[in-house]
Amino acid sequence: MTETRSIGVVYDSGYGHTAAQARAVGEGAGSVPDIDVALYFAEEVATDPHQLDHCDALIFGTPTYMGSGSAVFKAFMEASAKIWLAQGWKGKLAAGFTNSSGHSGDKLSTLTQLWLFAMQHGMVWVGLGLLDGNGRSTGSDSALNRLGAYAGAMAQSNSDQGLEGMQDSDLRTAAALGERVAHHVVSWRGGGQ
Ligand SMILES: Cc1cc2nc3c(=O)[nH]c(=O)nc-3n(C[C@H](O)[C@H](O)[C@H](O)COP(=O)(O)O)c2cc1C
Repeated sequence: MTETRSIGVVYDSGYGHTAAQARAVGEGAGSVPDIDVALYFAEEVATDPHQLDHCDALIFGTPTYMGSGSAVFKAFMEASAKIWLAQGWKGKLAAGFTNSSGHSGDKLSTLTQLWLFAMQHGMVWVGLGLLDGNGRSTGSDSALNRLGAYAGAMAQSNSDQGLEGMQDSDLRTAAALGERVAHHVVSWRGGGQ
């Protein structure tokens, strides 16, 4: 009998774009058999981060605000300090995603912040695993990983538009990250190590 594995997608979103990215991550993860996925709003789960203790993998997502994760997401990070002290999430898989209006927008800074957070917790980071989709003459904006990230999934959304300002390719890239983490968590036996 195959054991069901749990993935938690913990995200913030001030205006809904990163929430759409989070849903895509969750759909990708949930497309893998024997994976149970739940989305957690960072502000809510910050009141009791132990709600995430049962997860085998955590995928962190935040909009890029002023070149880093949002203040709400940072509050969640700090709320996890007691778990950090006990290394309660050590050995879980981790991954990250971010969205902003700039094509760069300094999103790498945010992914680096999420990676470092996971490292402090002793987690094991899963990158995107996709080559740059738009860095050659054969590439396009509709390609997976059109923004060329490796550390996690990036999305760009126009600041004067709602969800219609998001690129389908960015949402498919987010789904690919969720799916990758799910495939890894099925065989991951590193819990507590
Ligand atoms: C306070 C604030 C700071 C922002 N800083 C950046 C930034 O550093 N880089 C960038 O590309 N976009 C920046 N933006 C634009 C947002 O990243 C963009 O609108 C994004 O879609 C918001 O995601 P959300 O809808 O999930 O909140 C900023 C927006 C706000 C409100």
